[in-house]
Amino acid sequence: MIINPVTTKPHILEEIVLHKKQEVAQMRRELPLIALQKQLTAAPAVRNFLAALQESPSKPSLIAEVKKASPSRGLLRDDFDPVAIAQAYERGGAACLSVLTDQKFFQGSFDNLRNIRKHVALPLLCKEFIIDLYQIYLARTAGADAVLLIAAILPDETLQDFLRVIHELGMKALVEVHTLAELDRVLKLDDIRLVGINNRNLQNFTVNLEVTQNLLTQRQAQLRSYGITVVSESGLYTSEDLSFVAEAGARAVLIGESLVKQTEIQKAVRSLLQRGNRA
Ligand SMILES: O=P(O)(O)OC[C@@H](O)[C@@H](O)c1c[nH]c2ccccc12
Repeated sequence: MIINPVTTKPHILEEIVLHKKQEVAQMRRELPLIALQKQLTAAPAVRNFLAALQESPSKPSLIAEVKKASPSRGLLRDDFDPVAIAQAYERGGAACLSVLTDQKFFQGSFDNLRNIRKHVALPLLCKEFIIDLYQIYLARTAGADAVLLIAAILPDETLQDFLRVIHELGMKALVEVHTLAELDRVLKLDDIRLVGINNRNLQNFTVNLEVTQNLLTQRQAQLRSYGITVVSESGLYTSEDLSFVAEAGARAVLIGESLVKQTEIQKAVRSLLQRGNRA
């Protein structure tokens, strides 16, 4: 077990993955994979998550996250209405949305994903701790257009396997890294289109935008020649933050906390993006 040197607690990712395994086992008992797969034909059509990021007039383009709570910050907003927040993001000019589906640690749900899919036209990322193929099928049946894969919790072979299934279902994979070693593992996989650099260290929850800058500086040439779109994730608050990571080479940003906490979400999105573009 990896022990966090600051809090002497087990690594939060380990705790989440342990719990996730039980969750998936329970879901498989309630609805076997074969039965879930049968629901695929009734799933909403896939929208192109990557094209939406690339074609967005905002630089960087915005993936706005529907996030109620997190292990590091607790509850972010009392009057949390996922559909209303998603619609405000859309009206404000987000290119795509990210919807947290983890219940225990982030107070999210697959119902949120389904409901948002009914009321919003933007492509949706299923923000989940994917450890089992089952969750990928579940994401698609709930209307996801993209799925997060976290390099830190998946071995290379599994990553490659999951990527293949995600693409077969017509979705995109956002593959998340935090270190250069993880990025190098991911660059060796086939069919990598979209990489997320998480600025948050999940051992001590510190956030540093230079994580994006450092990784991009070191692997810019390779990322460019592979045609990979880079998303800078977490800890972004101001238009200066957006300019900083855009200049470092990120085409998109993934923002949760700083937008969810606003009283007027639509306005906050608009002003963040406008100022980001002027800078
Ligand atoms: O709320 P923030 O600091 O803007 O971060 C959003 C997003 O990057 C963060 O929620 C996140 C990044 N990677 C994750 C993996 C799982 C759950 C959540 C995340």
